[in-house]
Amino acid sequence: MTDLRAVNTNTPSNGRHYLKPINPLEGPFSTSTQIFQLQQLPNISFLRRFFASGVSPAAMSAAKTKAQGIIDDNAVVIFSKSYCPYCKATKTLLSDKGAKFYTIELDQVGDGAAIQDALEEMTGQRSVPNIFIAHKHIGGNSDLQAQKSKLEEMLKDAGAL
Ligand SMILES: N[C@@H](CCC(=O)N[C@@H](CS)C(=O)NCC(=O)O)C(=O)O
Repeated sequence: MTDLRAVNTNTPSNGRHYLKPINPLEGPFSTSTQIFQLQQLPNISFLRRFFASGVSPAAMSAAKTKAQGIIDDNAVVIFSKSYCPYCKATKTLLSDKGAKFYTIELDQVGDGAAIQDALEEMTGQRSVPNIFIAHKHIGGNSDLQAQKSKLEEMLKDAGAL
């Protein structure tokens, strides 16, 4: 809503004063004042992240612990979404090889959004599938498909075959 309480006035030739709507993001200060004030603010990057993604720092921390636990406990992990065709291709490839793998569908669990954010921080990858073999980050479906020739050996070494 436009805030007309704090007003800037200008005086055009007819002598009337006009209210200039205050942009709540700008405030009634000059640019140099704003820059000065921004420099005085504490580091609020975690707040910005919270409001951008809706995931609180506490939920993010819990999600990281959960994701790392899944990676530690399983030879092959696919962080997936149930409707994702790339995830399906990954599961088909691993099933055809006869591998055991653990899948979590991030669109079907309550903390899925937090886990996706956590994985992005942990691996630099936001997309699904997000694949781990032998507790190491492999990447997405295209990365897995690119390693097809040595996949069997990787799966054996991981204990998934
Ligand atoms: N090149 C990627 C493509 C993966 C991709 O685009 N996945 C989609 C879902 S089908 C995704 O993660 N979209 C963003 C999201 O769901 O947040 C791969 O091979 O894994």
